[in-house]
Amino acid sequence: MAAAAAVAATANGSPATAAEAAEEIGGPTNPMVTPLLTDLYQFTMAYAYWRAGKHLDRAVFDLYFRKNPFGGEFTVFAGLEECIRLIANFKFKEADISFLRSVMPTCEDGFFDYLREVDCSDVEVYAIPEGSVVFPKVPLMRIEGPVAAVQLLETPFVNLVNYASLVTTNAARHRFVAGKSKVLLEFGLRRAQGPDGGISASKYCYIGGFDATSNVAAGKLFGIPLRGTHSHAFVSSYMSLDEIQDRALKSPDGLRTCEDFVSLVQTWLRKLQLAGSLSGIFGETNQSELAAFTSYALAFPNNFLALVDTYDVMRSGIPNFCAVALALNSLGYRASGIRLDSGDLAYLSIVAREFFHAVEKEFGAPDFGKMTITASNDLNEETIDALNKQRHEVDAYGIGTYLVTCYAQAALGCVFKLVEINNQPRIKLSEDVAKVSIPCKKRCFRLYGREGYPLVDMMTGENEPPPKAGERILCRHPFNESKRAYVVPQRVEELLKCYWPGSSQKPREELPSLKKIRVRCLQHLEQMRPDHMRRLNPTPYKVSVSSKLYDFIHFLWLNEAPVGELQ
Ligand SMILES: Nc1ncnc2c1ncn2[C@@H]1O[C@H](COP(=O)(O)OP(=O)(O)OP(=O)(O)O)[C@@H](O)[C@H]1O
Ligand SMILES: O=P(O)(O)OC[C@H]1O[C@H](OP(=O)(O)OP(=O)(O)O)[C@H](O)[C@@H]1O
Ligand SMILES: O=C(O)c1cccnc1
Ligand SMILES: [Mg+2]
Repeated sequence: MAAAAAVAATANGSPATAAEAAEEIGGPTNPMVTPLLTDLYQFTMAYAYWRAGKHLDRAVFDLYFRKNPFGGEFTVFAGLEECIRLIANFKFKEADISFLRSVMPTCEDGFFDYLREVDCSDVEVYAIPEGSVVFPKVPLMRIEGPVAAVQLLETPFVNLVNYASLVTTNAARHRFVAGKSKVLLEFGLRRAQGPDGGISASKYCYIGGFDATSNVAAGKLFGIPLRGTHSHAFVSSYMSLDEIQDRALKSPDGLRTCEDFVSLVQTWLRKLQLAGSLSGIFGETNQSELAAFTSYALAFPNNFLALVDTYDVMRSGIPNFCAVALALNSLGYRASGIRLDSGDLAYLSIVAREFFHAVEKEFGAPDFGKMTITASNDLNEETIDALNKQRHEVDAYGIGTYLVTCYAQAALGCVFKLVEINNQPRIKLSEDVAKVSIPCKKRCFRLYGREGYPLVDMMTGENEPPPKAGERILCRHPFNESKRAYVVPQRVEELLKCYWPGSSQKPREELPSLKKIRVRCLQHLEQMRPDHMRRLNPTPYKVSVSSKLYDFIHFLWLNEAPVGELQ
């Protein structure tokens, strides 16, 4: 393998050393992502390759998945940046070498001398841009390089792409069902699969279309907007209004001071109790809840939001919230809204909205009816869909467990398969046709139709003439002879771009910011034909191969498959 001094071309084509590229790209977000974060068999294979003098053979691997998750017909690709961060910094430390020596005691010393020199300066990575909508069988990444080194990347690459793409897709599906106008908050950290699951969920749910996270570390690491309310513990920690010591509140312009905000709140609560339009809805409210709300408003007068379901939403939480909000209003502040965390969220959001409208009318409180209603509590695609079917008044959803654990499907099932070695195409056969790999170093294209929608993805051999806009192209199902179609694309887009040129001198694609990846994801989702995206019985998107590649796959298949014998 080439030494670290080998060049990696930069985005503008000017060569830079691998060390400079590593500096520019930075290291993996999670320090646990090191060259040792792989399966033991990658090292045993590396040793066997090395002993056989085969370790520098030039291999091509494809990373892809076989089936879209969550019963859908689309997936969002994510995790690419973390893969590039790993290979940009891929170097064994002396302590790693010692550890490997201890677990592989029968291996010759020369192997460890070789590992000491291994880096990714001779590895090339081509990938579909992160945040793209992608489909089964099409390589998300093509990794070329010395077989032993690329083999070591299998496990971490699949690890870095699998959950990232799964949870991004899950987030995109939640966005789709909630609709564009709703605010989506990711609240999953406490329920995520460990710290990395939590941080990754926050990052990738943002890419998939969430607006903000409650995860402070993710806010710091990635610049994701942070949002939050308060918990039941805060509400139930108060016993009475007497606990509130500092009762003064200045108006937003600082010119007036209300010396006893608690009394002002009590006055507003009495007004609410006496209001004709609200009579019969509530009587005496819970005073410890009122104390909690008042105290929170004193701490955050510009951003007052209350969790209203600790005792009784309509008989206590909502009237108490309104009393505090009206008191803030009279000083010139605007309350933000409420959170509902139990009960029938459709019904409660509707009656809460009616109450807010009635208050607006009764007291001439401008925009009081537009108060934000946030809902949470074991929400998922199905419950949001059910709420939509019932009618509701929820403006924002806080979603945790089902979102970040990808409760509906545990894994995407990404694989990393050898497709060529030393320019010789390789195939992996299986009884299950869906598991037969598509051989050869390939180019991948997305063909767009007249209406601007993607029509079909097509893979070709590396040296075939690429499909061109306006030309009639035969697209074939890779394994089903009768499934084929002529396509005249309006536009053709090459999918795999060079993100790590190794020693090839090709220009390196820049890694976009998280915000740009999110924009790409939302644009891609938007441009899909709606029948591919619907929740119930979506239409499969077509993934095809060129006629030439089809013929070659089947030639190789027959060549490699032993002929059975019947007696
Ligand atoms: N209108 C609705 N239609 C469909 N599902 C709903 C609706 N309102 C709430 N849900 C969902 O129903 C489930 C209700 O949860 P659960 O049975 O645990 O009751 P709860 O309201 O949490 O009660 P509590 O917190 O008082 O124990 C949650 O998953 C919630 O998202
Ligand atoms: O429901 P999720 O989608 O996971 O969203 C996050 C949940 O976490 C919080 O409470 P927690 O669940 O810790 O306590 P609770 O069940 O008593 O509300 C919050 O009130 C939500 O209910
Ligand atoms: O800020 C919130 O309301 C929140 C945060 C995490 C989990 N549940 C709720
Ligand atoms: Mg809960």
